[in-house]
Amino acid sequence: MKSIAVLPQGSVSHEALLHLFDGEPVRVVHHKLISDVFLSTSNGVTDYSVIPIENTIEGSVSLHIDWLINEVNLPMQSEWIFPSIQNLIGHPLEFTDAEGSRDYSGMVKILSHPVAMAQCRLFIREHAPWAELESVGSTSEAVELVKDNPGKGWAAIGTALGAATHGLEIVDRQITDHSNNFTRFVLVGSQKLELARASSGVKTSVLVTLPEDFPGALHQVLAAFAWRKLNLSRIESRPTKKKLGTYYFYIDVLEPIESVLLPGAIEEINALGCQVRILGSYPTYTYEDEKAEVQ
Ligand SMILES: O=C(O)C(=O)Cc1ccccc1
Repeated sequence: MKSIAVLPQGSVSHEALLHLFDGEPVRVVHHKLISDVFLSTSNGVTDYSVIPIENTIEGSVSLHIDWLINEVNLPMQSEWIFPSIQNLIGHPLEFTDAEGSRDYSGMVKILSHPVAMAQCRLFIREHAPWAELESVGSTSEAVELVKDNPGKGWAAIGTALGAATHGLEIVDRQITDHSNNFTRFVLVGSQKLELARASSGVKTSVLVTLPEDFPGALHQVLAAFAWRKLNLSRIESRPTKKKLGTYYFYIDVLEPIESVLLPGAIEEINALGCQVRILGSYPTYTYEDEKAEVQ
């Protein structure tokens, strides 16, 4: 049975994992910190890790992309999109007044993962602008901390599964500022992954390092894809962390690595004096109905 490392029970990542495997039996290993999720697979304890890498509202989760680039060598084996539905979670009746209406006046602290917190900025500003905001390793860790601290005016932003896991109440449902809030997840690990479900295509992610003092280098890299009509869905620069002002370019190409033209493009980019690292060539699964109203 495949073993999969992921953030704690009831996190968005955990919900996303359950969605990807869709009832297929897997052994799930939870870790509190994303660094331990990465290391579990990197050290051979688990077969794969679930990593959120991009969100509709927050954009790239830079810390996670940097881990993929700099700290581990784990190929991407699959990518899928999953909606993040965030809720305000607390102890029953802690944010209810004598008439039974919601009352946020005693909400002194809101805990969550920074990406989830960022998805609910307008809600917080409107309902509890005075609350202290505390970032923790996952939405489910936030729910657990609230569970362990009753009567202090603490609330968490997290999933319905997180609230159920820790026996807390959903004080306000679906509080994300925008309803079309999706997160892109990748499954990383050294073994190829075969899933029964149909994919919506294959992508290849490459990391290109430009040579220094080469005017127009990025233009030439992009030209190598462009004249072959290779479609790019993403290009993003990340600092190399070796020297100020030097960057990697993380590029997603909408073709499998074994397609006719992609190897030639990579050869051409290498010939320019760039370093190219293939981060993975993997199927991508779209949420059945990305436009569906999230409940
Ligand atoms: O904190 C979690 O539950 C996570 O899985 C990380 C996260 C947070 C918000 C959106 C997507 C992933």
